[in-house]
Amino acid sequence: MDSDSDSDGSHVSATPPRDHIPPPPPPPPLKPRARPTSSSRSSARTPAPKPQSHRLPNPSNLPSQDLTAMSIPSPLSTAPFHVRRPLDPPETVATIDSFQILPAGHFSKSASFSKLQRPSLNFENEESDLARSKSELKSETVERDGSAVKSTSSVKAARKNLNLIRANVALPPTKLRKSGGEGNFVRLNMNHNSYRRKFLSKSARKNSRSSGFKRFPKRRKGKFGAEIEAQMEGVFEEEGLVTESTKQKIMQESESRKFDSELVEAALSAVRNDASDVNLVKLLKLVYGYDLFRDRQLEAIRMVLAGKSTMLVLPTGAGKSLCYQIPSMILPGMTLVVSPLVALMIDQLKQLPPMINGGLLCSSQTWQETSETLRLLQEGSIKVLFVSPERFLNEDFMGIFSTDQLVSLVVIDEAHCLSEWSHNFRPSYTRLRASLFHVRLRVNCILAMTATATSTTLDAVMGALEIPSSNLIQKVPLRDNLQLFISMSHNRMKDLLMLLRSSPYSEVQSIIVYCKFQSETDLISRYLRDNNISAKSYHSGIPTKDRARIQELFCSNKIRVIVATVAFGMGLDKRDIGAIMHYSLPNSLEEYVQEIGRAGRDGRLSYCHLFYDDMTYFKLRSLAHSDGVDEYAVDKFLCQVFNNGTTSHGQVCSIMKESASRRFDMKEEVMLTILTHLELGEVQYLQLLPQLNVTCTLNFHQTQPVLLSDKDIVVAAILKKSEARQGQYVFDIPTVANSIGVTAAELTNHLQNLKLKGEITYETKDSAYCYVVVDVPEDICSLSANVTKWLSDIESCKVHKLDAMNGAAVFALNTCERTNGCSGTQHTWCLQRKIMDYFDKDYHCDIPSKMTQSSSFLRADIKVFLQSNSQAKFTPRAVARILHGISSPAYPSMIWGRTHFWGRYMKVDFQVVMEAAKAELMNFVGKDTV
Ligand SMILES: Nc1ncnc2c1ncn2[C@@H]1O[C@H](COP(=O)(O)OP(=O)(O)OP(=O)(O)O)[C@@H](O)[C@H]1O
Repeated sequence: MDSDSDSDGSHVSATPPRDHIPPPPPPPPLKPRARPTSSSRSSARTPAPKPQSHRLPNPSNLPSQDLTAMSIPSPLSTAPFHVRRPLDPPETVATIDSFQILPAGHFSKSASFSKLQRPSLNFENEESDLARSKSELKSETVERDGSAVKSTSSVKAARKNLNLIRANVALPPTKLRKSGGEGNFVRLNMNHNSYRRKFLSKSARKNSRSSGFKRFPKRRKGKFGAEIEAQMEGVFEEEGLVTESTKQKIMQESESRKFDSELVEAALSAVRNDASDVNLVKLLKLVYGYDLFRDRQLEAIRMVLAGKSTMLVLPTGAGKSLCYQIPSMILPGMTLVVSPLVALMIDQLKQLPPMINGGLLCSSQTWQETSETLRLLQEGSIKVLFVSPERFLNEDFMGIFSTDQLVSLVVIDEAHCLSEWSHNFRPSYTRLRASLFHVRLRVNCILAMTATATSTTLDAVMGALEIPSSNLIQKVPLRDNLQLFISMSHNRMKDLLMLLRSSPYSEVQSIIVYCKFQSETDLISRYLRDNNISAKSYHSGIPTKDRARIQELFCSNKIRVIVATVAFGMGLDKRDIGAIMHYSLPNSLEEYVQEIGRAGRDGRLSYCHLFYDDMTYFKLRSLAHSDGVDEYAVDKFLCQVFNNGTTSHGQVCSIMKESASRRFDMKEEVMLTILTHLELGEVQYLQLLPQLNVTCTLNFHQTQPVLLSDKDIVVAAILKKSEARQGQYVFDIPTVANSIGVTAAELTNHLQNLKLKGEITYETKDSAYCYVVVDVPEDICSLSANVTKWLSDIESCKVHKLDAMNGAAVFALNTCERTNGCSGTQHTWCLQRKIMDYFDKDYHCDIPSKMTQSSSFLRADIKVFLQSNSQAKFTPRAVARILHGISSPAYPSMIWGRTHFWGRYMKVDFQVVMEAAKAELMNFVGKDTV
């Protein structure tokens, strides 16, 4: 069977429109998505419904421009994305005890595993770059917030599916044994103790009228549902909820599960003998209930099974996960999935089919939970393990793989994060190089997946992972069931309300409105509620529990509109979101494509409307410069990193994040980017260690400190290197560790042991980047120049991405002749063209930037500003930031926002303002200072 075997007719044009939408003529580009004639395909499927038409938005109701009937010849139609409505997948799940691919003892017990059992595991800050700035404007920031979302969703999921993570707790072990499952879920401490209570003890449950099980969602029967039913049985019995018929049902399902697991086992061995398309489709049907593979899935699976590293670029919701899940069942070893966000990991774990035992290692777990996951790993009962890229910094973790070849496949999810030229560069991803996997994990096959990567990004990713260009599987980044609209707006709030009240949006059940600022989301959702639209805001400033609740309400259709920052949507698999509204311009076409990709995952026609206004563009353009740094600051930072060149090879050093950030006027994530570059750039100057709280305050409780120091060299070193303050000993962990030649992690392990013995108590603070010096640069100045140049290229790239997004929007608004299907505010055709050009050719925006290149009063204003703030020290960038209204660690808006120069030159190009500031500073303080 060919890889395009899903041309089965259940494509967009064949799917019903959203309820009550009156019919427009079916858009032409959707026509090619006809049902296949192949008998093998058609026999497996019920006939798809005929294309239906849709009523178009009422022109009179629209904010700015008319929406008239249109046909939409899609540029994507040459490579259509076929979305079919899946059959109901097996719903309830449980472990399949007969499915044991990794032999017991597959993990050598003598390996460094024992080390990992210690309470000393220092994974604390490992994903701390996932919890960076709180600023809503940075997509990285908000994504990191996403991690908070999962806790509740995971709980909810765990109630349905044993394969899932559960927040804080697992089901009581007795229940697991009873059900025969080995507990292939992973415990995840997301600090929701409220959930823990529900699973405490039998008596506690009995006494608890509010047991979580009572609120167990309606249990839908699935092929593998018996086990969870069986698990629940005990609980329901206790609560008198199990009837005879339920028990019978459970027994029947248990039998059917056994039968199904035997079938799956048989299908797997058939595929292992002969990975033919027919055998793979049989497996697909059995495990997922789907009749056919979607476009490019089979191709990707075949590549992976053949051991070829592959780059897979498919649009959001196209079914990338299946491309590693199926191989993970077939291949002998474990599949390691690297993901940038805990939210995503949890989501992926939740979506694993029941016969794949999944696990997760993340920083929010307690060490007991981490140890439990590692124990399952050791037993060989985890088949797919989700980890963050920071995990590879941890030698204990890496040690697991030092003996056997445990991993068959490495999957890099959101692989674009590897490239600094992507819209979402993660320094920690740069560690993910082919050599790491080949040498340390001894795995040759890497599957890199993304939905949004330009050709430049792809080159960078494939280069780092050594994926040959012939192994690229790619589809256009957009699904063709999305209609794209854009309108100029001078009163976005009113226009939004008007649009939501007009067709087709008035008939859409679930809508996301994306904003840039937290305050906007609160304001707009309140406004919508005041106007009788069920809406809630969602952003990283909302407490985790509340966010999870809001997401739940949205998913269960109890809230119609979510007004959110980019924090919402990561890992969200709500298939029937019918519309996405952009209240603000996205930062890039990648971000736009990602966000509109959350609509119409069920394949039905969905609507995406972008409100354009000039001010937002100017604001975002300013903010694109907020990560930039001067050579001056980089130089000072590098001097600190290498202690003015006095550090020596092997020395463990640390940089306290908060204080350094203020001192160098550099965001924490920028410091991390530089440090990662120093580790993974052309010359390796250092090796990053897991982040750590470095300042320790210690109290002795039993033995006299001096007596204890006689038999404990760590205590002796602490006494020597610490400052005594009111009976407490305050010291710097790396300094003490260096003095006795142990690692900081070893030192904290030792402290933990002393604490367990009751000898001491201690507290740590001051989160810091830690590293070992590998090589000291001979010329820090030229290194600073190189690093600055690299950072400034990244800064320009961000500006370029915003300009490309803006250019596409402005083209649609002002230049599009509204031919080829575009009409009124509907610009599907022209926006698709722009997006495709952008991803294909890394197209440069041909619309001149709106930024002003000069201003007659600029120099004079800078002069006044400097004179009136003569007590402060500025760099040209600091002045330019203030004039652009950009907050920075050393010049926060709380203080500097009060000056009337704040943001005054936002419309003048940042570089122009910086040059002017440089010239004025030279006049003002003399050449030496700048
Ligand atoms: N062959 C198939 N037939 C029908 N449905 C499928 C098929 N493959 C995957 N799906 C379903 O499509 C949905 C989206 O899949 P998945 O989450 O893997 O998409 P994705 O490409 O990873 O999207 P994103 O980039 O947004 O994470 C899931 O519900 C999945 O079960």
